[in-house]
Amino acid sequence: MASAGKPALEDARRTTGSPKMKSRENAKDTLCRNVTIYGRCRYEDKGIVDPVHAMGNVNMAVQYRSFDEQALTGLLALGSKKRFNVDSPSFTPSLLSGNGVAGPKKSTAISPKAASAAPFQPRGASSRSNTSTPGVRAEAGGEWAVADVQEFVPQGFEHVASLPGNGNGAITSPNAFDPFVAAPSPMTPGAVGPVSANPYAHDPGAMGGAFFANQAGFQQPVQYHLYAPIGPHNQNTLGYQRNVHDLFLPNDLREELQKKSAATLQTLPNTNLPPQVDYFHSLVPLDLNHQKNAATFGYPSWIYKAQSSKDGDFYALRRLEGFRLTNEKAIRSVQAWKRVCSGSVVTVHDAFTSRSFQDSSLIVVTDYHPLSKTLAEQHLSAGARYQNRGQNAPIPEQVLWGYMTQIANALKAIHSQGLAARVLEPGKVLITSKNRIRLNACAVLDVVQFDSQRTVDDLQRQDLVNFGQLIVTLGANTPTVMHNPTKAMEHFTRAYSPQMKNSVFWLLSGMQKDQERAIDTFITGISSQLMSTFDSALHMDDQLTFDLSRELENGRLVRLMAKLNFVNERPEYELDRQWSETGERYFLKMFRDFVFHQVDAQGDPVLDLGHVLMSLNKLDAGTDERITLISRDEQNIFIVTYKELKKSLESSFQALMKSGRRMH
Ligand SMILES: Nc1ncnc2c1ncn2[C@@H]1O[C@H](COP(=O)(O)OP(=O)(O)OP(=O)(O)O)[C@@H](O)[C@H]1O
Repeated sequence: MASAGKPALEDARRTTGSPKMKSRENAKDTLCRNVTIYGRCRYEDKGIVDPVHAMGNVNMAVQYRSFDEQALTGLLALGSKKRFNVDSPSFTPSLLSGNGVAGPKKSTAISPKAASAAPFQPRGASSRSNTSTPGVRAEAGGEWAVADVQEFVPQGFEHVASLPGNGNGAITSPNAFDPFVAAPSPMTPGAVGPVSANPYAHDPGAMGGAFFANQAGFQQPVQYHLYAPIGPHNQNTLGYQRNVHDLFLPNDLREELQKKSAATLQTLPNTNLPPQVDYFHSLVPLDLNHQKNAATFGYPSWIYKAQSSKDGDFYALRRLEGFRLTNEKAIRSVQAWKRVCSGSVVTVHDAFTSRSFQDSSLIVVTDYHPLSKTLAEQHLSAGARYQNRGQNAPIPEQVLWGYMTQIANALKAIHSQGLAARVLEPGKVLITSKNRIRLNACAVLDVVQFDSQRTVDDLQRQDLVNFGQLIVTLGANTPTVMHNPTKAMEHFTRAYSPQMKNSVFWLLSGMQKDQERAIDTFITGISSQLMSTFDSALHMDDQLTFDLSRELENGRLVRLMAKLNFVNERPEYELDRQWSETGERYFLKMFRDFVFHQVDAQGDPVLDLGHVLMSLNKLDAGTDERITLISRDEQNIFIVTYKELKKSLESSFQALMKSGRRMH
């Protein structure tokens, strides 16, 4: 628990008297330039409210470290009765040295009265001389020392010896660096003296050591508040500028994910569907039409989204209406499908018979992919043609190659498990996101046609033929194309390259025994196309990693905000001085106001997300920058660093955790 704060703190900061206007101006101007002033004070300097300024500061957190102490003193002496005025003559701050630290020359424009006011320095800072802000006088007046919180210093890098290398001119070994020769272990006699490794390297003992051979030990905590933008970059902004959009997921991706989660959570309160089917409940039908269609499986099939009461997850239940199980082994054949692990197949989880629908039904449980469409819905439906303005525009060849690659990938996974897909048609292939497809309804025919006499080899060859027909159907853009194969192929040949046509011909001849026809042979034949699909997948992967990195910092800030709110204004501790308005948590509360309850010169709320992010990031990083916190009644002013705020927040939170544990 932190040491008790002194209630006299605010007395020390209470403003006294009304100094001359000139010193007020000076103090205001200097502070505006050198210290970031926010808080519940009504600051007239509009520039500070500027979101661009605030967002720019996210990356320049430490730049505002210096400030003119006399100006602060002036501010302390300002009193709350009179406010800054935009019409005040501008003030020239004291000279700053190149690195932004205040130079020896002080402003002479501060009134002697203001200058003689005691500068405020929290006591905690004096006892931490090694971490205190440069240029700040230690002073014994304030007494709100908080429990020292261990700072983060990466461990375990001290004894990493450098490896022979040629990185960055740090060659200390006479031997030339050869990347193919195994590096000696850190403690081998050939290794040079201890150096610190790249703290960001996955393996500090590996190559990274050589590149940092001559650097001093790594001391800096990781600067979490400094956003490290990953490209592609916006050309219209300067290097330090950030858009609020840069810090969150792109809108279209966010929208897509949110729609998917809404679809997943959708329920239908008043349906005729059974409330429970085995261990599933909350059924929602996914079929788009109510027509019974037994063409694919020999039984009308329906599909529902349902929630499992075993694990709470959502699944798709395919129901075959009127199916009667005659052979126990038939339903056990689904077990083999659980071993098929492919990103191009909808995973099968279970199968059982059920009487919940007042009949005898087969239920096959698969993964649920919210808002997915079938290839037929996407490309062959009337709606799809309407989108193409009534024209039969062929699917772009690159997209079709992408489909072929993914189906080949699925068939490889299925065939290598000694199984066959058996159902390969546009209505049974799901598009789960842009150009991303998965074979659906596998395993169903294995149960329904368990007694079929066809061998697996035969069924796998049939898969190749079905695959070819599927591509021709999609390429010709009409579901009935296979009724007239010659015309279909003519159409296909006109629209696509010879390589595509030859690949499809090869597939359509799958049943011929003239040569080895297996999915592996096909995959070898289209290897150049595999590379291009693979490259697209890598680009997609890069894009998603980039999008993910934008959200990374936001999760951290939510945790920080949660912490701040856990600590602030706890009613049960009202009588406890440490938590009260006069204790050490007081300035955390003021900081909350500073972050969220800004008002402008007219007293209107300032809703500046840039300021919120910037302040929270600086708090998280515990920078040495000082801010001025002003109480709601404008009677008290604190000048604190983010570092002190961070320590106070940490110790307060630790205290909460301790008392929480006592209670449980
Ligand atoms: N696993 C699943 N996850 C999410 N949605 C699915 C899943 N399986 C199917 N669907 C959706 O359910 C709808 C119906 O699928 P189904 O496989 O029955 O196709 P269909 O075109 O209706 O075929 P049929 O005419 O044979 O019933 C489609 O819109 C499909 O996108």
